[in-house]
Amino acid sequence: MTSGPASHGESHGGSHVASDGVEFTPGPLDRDATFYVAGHRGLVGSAIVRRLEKAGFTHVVGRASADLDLKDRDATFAFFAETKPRYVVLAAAKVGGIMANNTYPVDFLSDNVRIQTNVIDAAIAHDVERLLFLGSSCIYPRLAPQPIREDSLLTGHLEPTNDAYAIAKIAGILHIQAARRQYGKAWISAMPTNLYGPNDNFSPQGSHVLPALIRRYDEAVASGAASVTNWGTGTPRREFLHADDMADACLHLLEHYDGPSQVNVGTGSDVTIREIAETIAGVVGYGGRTEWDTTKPDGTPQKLLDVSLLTSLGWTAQISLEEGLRRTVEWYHENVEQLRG
Ligand SMILES: NC(=O)C1=CN([C@@H]2O[C@H](COP(=O)(O)OP(=O)(O)OC[C@H]3O[C@@H](n4cnc5c(N)ncnc54)[C@H](OP(=O)(O)O)[C@@H]3O)[C@@H](O)[C@H]2O)C=CC1
Ligand SMILES: C[C@H]1O[C@H](OP(=O)(O)OP(=O)(O)OC[C@H]2O[C@@H](n3cnc4c(=O)[nH]c(N)nc43)[C@H](O)[C@@H]2O)[C@@H](O)[C@@H](O)C1=O
Repeated sequence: MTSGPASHGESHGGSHVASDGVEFTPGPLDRDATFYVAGHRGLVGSAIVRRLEKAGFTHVVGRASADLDLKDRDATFAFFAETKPRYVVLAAAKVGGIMANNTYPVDFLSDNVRIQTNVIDAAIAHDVERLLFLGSSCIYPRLAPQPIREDSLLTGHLEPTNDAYAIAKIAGILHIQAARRQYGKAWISAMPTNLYGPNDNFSPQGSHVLPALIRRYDEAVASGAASVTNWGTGTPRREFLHADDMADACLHLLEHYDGPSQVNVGTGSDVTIREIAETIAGVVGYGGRTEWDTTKPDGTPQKLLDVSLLTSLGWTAQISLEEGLRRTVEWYHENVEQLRG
């Protein structure tokens, strides 16, 4: 990771007042404070826990959804009252790929609005100092100019396959901005691009493209299948960021940024789905044919984030797609039995 001096106007050196009037100077977080990672068993949450522990945090707490359902407002408030976290990353959400989003829009809207509303309201009530909310690049209009800048938010129509999830995430961004305005909270939002890595969801119907293709090509190698069939046309372009880079960016933002604008988090480059499929086939050693089921949705044609704000804050991604894929396939091979079980 490169850590150059921050040059973005919102938040560097000395006493700092953000454009919405919130007075807060970002700096190193207290390693001994209680840090709650909501969604700590997931792809992003587990990477954040690894990153925090590596950075020396001694009181990182998490709860599985079976023990604390964040859709339950009373239980969420009771957890905050008992744990009193000083810092929170909100990485708990109902998450899925294009098919899951398109099939279960009620769940993606309702669960996510409830989870984030309960956590943010409880964090207001219990005076959390720093909170980072995670949205998603799908908040931007389907046909936003590429690469997508933060100020493209609410400038056009959403991609219909994930509009319910996107509206929930947009409500989350506004909730953070409102907590800043009404209560002076120095809380921030980050918008990750498509993520991948260990502890991802590898379920064939519910997952995102990258874990789906790792599993599909790997199973095709094992079964000796002559061809595999992927969804859509293969022409959409996506940007992929490893979860460990994402986690590093989250800590970097908490220590270097304060402002009302959400911050895009990505690598700055994208590939076609056809290209990523070829790369994955190569990594797992599949030599058969690839076909495309064009009855399945493509989703948005391109989703490449403009990462100049994040770059100006001194952060760039470090894990190349090749390296990240190699590591993820290795993790998949080590955990595949457990994933199927
Ligand atoms: N994956 C991606 O490509 C992208 C993800 N994001 C965002 O990043 C964040 C993390 O996503 P990711 O790690 O991929 O998702 P995962 O599905 O891997 O993890 C989500 C976590 O949320 C927890 N969770 C879900 N529902 C509840 C609930 N009702 N109560 C308590 N906990 C709950 C789960 O806990 P448990 O395991 O205990 O059930 C799980 O650990 C989300 O906000 C997502 O929108 C943004 C862009 C892309
Ligand atoms: C992170 C992001 O994730 C979702 O949006 P998406 O970017 O479209 O995500 P995806 O990874 O599921 O698909 C990317 C592309 O890949 C193609 N594709 C091919 N074959 C498979 C396949 O087997 N599975 C999947 N899932 N996709 C496939 C697929 O047709 C599409 O063209 C959002 O709902 C939203 O929730 C969100 O924020």
